[in-house]
Amino acid sequence: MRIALLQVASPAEESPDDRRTRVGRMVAEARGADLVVLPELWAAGYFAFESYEERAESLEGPTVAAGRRWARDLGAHVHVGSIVERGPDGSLYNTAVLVAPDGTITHTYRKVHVFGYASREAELLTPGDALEVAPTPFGPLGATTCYDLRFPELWRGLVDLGAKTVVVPAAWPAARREHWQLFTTCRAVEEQVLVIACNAVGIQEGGVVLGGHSRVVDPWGRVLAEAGTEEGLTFCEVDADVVDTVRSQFPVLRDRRWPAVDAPGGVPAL
Ligand SMILES: NC(=O)CCC(=O)C(=O)O
Repeated sequence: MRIALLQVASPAEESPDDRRTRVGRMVAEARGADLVVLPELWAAGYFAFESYEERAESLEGPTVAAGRRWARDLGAHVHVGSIVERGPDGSLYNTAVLVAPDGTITHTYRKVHVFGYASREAELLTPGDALEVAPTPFGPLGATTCYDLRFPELWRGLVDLGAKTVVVPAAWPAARREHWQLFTTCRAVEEQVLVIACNAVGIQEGGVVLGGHSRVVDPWGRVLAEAGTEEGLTFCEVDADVVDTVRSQFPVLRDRRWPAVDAPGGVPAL
């Protein structure tokens, strides 16, 4: 399967409408990919905290609508990255969305670990409280968003639900690039999943520099593709069977012993 990671810059002076139009032109260059992945809150701008309220949208809003159009045009899955979602009760969430080639939404995930270090995300957004795994041509697929990379128990929760591929939209600053590279590799090896991690680039509000280096890491820890710090597409060819192959040749997940296998809430059978 062919994956396209699209690193997006979200400069403060560009409106979300102009950004969607510009990004749409880059998405069109991904023709031939089976899955196109975008970063976290690229349309609103992750660090545009003052604008979250105004730029919040529902799953019927302009960013997901654009993703649905792009998916149909390309005949590919499009992971729209995440949006500032306004929920039915008015609460705001950081919600990741996957769209199938026919334009239907097949997976959503509300970021559980909202970020509060040099960030107003934790003050402005409500944390999600649910994990879901959806069947896809890339295997059972889940998502975690950016800061969630630091919380392995969330990832183990996805594995327990059957995930074999995990998409990670991110707005991870360049200041902690080493952590980004370490955690994306570590989660892939530890959870024996294919990690498809798409980061933002450029300079956002407050002069924060986003780190890029979007990457695809297989469950053996091989980095199949890694972008630089420029805006644009990075392509990667992935063997669809790689997760099953690694899990059967090196069956670490089968050897789990904690919580105790026969205890309530103990290790589920995989
Ligand atoms: N957007 C984020 O969640 C940023 C997370 C981050 O910078 C970090 O964990 O470090």
